[in-house]
Amino acid sequence: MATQGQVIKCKAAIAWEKLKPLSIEEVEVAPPQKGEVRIKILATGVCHTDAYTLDGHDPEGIFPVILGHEGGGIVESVGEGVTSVKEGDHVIPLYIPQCYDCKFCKSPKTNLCGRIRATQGKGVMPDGTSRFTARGQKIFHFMGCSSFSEYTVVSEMSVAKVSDKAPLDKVCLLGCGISTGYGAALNTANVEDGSNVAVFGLGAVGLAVAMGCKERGAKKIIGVDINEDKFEMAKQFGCNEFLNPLKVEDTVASLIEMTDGGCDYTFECIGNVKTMRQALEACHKGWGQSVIIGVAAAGQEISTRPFQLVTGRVWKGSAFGGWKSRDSVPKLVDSYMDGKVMVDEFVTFTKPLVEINEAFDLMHQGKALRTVVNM
Ligand SMILES: NC(=O)C1=CN([C@@H]2O[C@H](COP(=O)(O)OP(=O)(O)OC[C@H]3O[C@@H](n4cnc5c(N)ncnc54)[C@H](OP(=O)(O)O)[C@@H]3O)[C@@H](O)[C@H]2O)C=CC1
Ligand SMILES: N[C@@H](CCC(=O)N[C@@H](CSC=O)C(=O)NCC(=O)O)C(=O)O
Ligand SMILES: [Zn+2]
Ligand SMILES: [Zn+2]
Repeated sequence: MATQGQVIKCKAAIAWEKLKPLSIEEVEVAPPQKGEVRIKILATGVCHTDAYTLDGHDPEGIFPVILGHEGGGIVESVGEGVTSVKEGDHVIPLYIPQCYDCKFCKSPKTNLCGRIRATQGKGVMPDGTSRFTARGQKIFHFMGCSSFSEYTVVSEMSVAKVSDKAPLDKVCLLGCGISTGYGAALNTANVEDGSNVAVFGLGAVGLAVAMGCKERGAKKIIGVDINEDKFEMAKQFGCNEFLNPLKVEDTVASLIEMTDGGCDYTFECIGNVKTMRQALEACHKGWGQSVIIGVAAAGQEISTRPFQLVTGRVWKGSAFGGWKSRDSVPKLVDSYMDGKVMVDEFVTFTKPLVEINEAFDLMHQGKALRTVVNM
C-alpha cells in the first residue's frame, strides 16, 4: 500500500484542553512500530467516558489528546512482528487489551490485562512515545484507542479482528458501551432466570445491561432514571417497570417495595457515588448483588454502612463487561450478525466528523443513546 511506512496526514478531533470543544484539524500519524497496528477508522461511537475525560474528571486525563475508544476500522498497515492481523482486516480497537501472557490474562477471574496498562494510562504507546503530532506538538493517545482520528495506531494486543461482513458503523459500539452493559449482566452478575433487577441510568450501558438481563429471563427489570424520555426507548431492551427518583421520596425504599424485599441484582450505570450507594442498598438482604459500572469523577468515594455487607449484600465492579477482549469481541460481533445481540437500536444519531461536538451536546442533553460519528 502507498501509505505503508509513511507518515499519514489526516483529520482528527483534538482535545487541546479540558472543557473546550474538540478541534478538527490535521494530524500526522506515524507508521506503526514493532508490535503495533495502524488502523483507518471508519466510524466511532461517543461514550460518556469520552465526555468525562474531556470535562476534566479523569485523574488520568492528559491533554492534548485524541479521545475516542468505540471505533471500527480497517488495518492500513502493521509493524514488525505483528501476526494476528494484516492489511485489510476489519478490526475493533480494544481499551482493555488481551496479551494472553500476563497473570491477569492467564486467570479466568478477570479480563483486566495488565501488560500495557501503565503506558496506556499515560497516553503513550508501550515504548513510551506517541504516534500523533499536530501543529508540531506531541498529541497523547487515549485508552489505547484514540478513535476520533481518521487513522490511529494501537498495540497488536489491543486489536480484535472481526467479520468483514459486519457493518463497522454499527459494530464499533461493541468496542465499549454495549459489550460493557451486556457483559456486566451475563459475566459479572451472571443474572439468572426469574431475577428482579434494577438498572440505574438508562444510557447505552444501562440498556445493554437490560438486554442481558432479559436474555437471562429476569422477571422484573426496573429502569431507574431521572430522564423519563428514556423510559419508552428502554422497553425494547427489556425494561418492564420504571422509577424516576425525582418523583419518589426514597428511591431505595421504593425499589425494595417494588421487589418484595429488594433486588437480586442492581447495576449502577451513571457514575454517581450517591446512586452507587442506593443501588447497593436496594439489594435484597442475604444475597443481592450490586454491580458498579459507572465511572465516578476524580476524588469521589463510595460509602455505605458495613452492615449492608455484613447482612449479605455484595458490591462488585465491572470493566468492559468482564469480557476477555480479543477472544470475545469477534464473538459478540457474530452474535449481532446472528440477531442475538441488538446494536442498531442503540444508534440514535449519526454525524460526520466535523460535527463531533454535537455528539457530545446530544449526550449532555440526554437525547442520545449513542451517536455514531462517520469518519
Ligand atoms: N465500567 C466500564 O467498563 C464502563 C463504564 N462506563 C461508564 O458508564 C456510565 C454510563 O455510560 P453511558 O451509558 O455512555 O452514559 P449516558 O450518559 O448515555 O447514560 C447515563 C444515564 O444516566 C442518567 N442519569 C444521570 N444522572 C442520574 C441520576 N442521578 N439518577 C438516575 N439516572 C441518572 C442519564 O440521564 P440524562 O439522559 O438526563 O443524561 C442517562 O440516561 C458512565 O459513567 C460511563 O463513564 C461506560 C462504558 C464502560
Ligand atoms: N482512568 C480512570 C478510570 C476510567 C475507567 O474506569 N475506565 C473503565 C472503562 S470506561 C469506558 O468507557 C475501565 O474499564 N477501566 C479499567 C482500567 O484498567 O482502566 C481513573 O483513573 O479513575
Ligand atoms: Zn466507553
Ligand atoms: Zn495480559
